[in-house]
Amino acid sequence: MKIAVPKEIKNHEYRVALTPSVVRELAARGHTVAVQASAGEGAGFPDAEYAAAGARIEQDLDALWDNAELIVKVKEPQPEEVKRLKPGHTLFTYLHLAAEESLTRGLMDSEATCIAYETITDDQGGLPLLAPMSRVAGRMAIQAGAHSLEKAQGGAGILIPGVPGVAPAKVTVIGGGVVGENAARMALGLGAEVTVLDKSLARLEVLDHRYQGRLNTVYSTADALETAVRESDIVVGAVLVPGAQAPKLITRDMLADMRPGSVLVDVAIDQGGCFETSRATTHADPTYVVDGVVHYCVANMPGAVARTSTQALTNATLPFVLALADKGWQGALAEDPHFLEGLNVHAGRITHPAVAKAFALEAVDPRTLLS
Ligand SMILES: NC(=O)C1=CN([C@@H]2O[C@H](COP(=O)(O)OP(=O)(O)OC[C@H]3O[C@@H](n4cnc5c(N)ncnc54)[C@H](O)[C@@H]3O)[C@@H](O)[C@H]2O)C=CC1
Ligand SMILES: CC(=O)C(=O)O
Ligand SMILES: [Mg+2]
Repeated sequence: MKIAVPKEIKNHEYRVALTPSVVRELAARGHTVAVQASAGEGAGFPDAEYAAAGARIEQDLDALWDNAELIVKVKEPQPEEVKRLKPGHTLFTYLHLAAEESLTRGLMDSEATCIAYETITDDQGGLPLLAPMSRVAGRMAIQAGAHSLEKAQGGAGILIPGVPGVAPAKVTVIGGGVVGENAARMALGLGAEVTVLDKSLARLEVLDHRYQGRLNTVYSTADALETAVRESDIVVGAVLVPGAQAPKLITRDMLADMRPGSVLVDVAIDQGGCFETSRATTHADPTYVVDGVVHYCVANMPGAVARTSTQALTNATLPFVLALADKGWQGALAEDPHFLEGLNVHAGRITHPAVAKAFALEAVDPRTLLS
């Protein structure tokens, strides 16, 4: 299989889709890997390491894309990348299509086969290729929130742990999945008073058991949300309905009840965000203020810690990349129903029901595409 690894071009995105170690595994199985020159530099992987692992370092962007059968990326394709996709290409990357109709239409028009990391499932009901980056983003959410609470950032001037004689900050996490648990864990580590809301009682039970009373777990209702948000210094948005647009759980009206300088960190922004006032920001300009409340809504948080994130992401993607390379997309997806859930677009048709629903389109059953 001819595999291409483009350099990521989203704002301040320094991750790379394959490490030299993964290239070595692919090359050993007889696959050809072309890596765009300097693609790994931001994550600390120089071209020389890729070349030593068996990759061809490609300077010519047209040649990189035109000669590829499988394109492996990190972030959703940017408009200039969408233009390069064509029938016969298989694209394997994060897509988050329900948040972006123009990208969805662009991928349909390309007629390429597009497999999303974030909708692949596992036997435990998890999302194995989203989880590593959710762990990173959840942990970062508290760093981002702590920084945003500083006066110079528009925050209320609150130090998360407080000091003797001064109470710590109150942190509320909405959604107690992978992002939510990692955010809660960081906030607890800093000495915050932490509350996690979720609609899944089973999930709240797991958290309650795991944190042995150090964490408040609250079933998520409109009342509970209003109360928690009113009292919080930092609110982390961490809900997910896989493949779908995030539900808007905090409305603009509710901001009026928050203290000025409080902070919303909307990690769910890559699925459209769970606060009504959220809009995607970049690492170059991560925050803005609405009604006195600081919003941090960076859609590629893990890109800022590219070394850690690249290693964590590729640990998880490796078996899937090997399967695609060895068997082609039809062979790999036919053998693994969890992998098949990753298929979002093929030959101009949407294949994931939640994405189709977001734009009132018809979804084709991906199982019918495998023969
Ligand atoms: N901004 C960024 O850089 C990154 C964003 N993310 C995003 O973070 C979000 C969360 O991801 P994960 O934690 O991995 O998902 P997850 O599936 O592990 O957890 C989501 C949780 O939300 C809960 N939930 C769903 N609807 C809810 C509602 N209405 N009220 C309360 N809880 C609700 C679920 O029960 C579940 O426990 C996703 O949108 C993901 O794409 C992940 C990594 C990086
Ligand atoms: C999951 C995601 O959007 C990211 O890692 O950037
Ligand atoms: Mg995006």
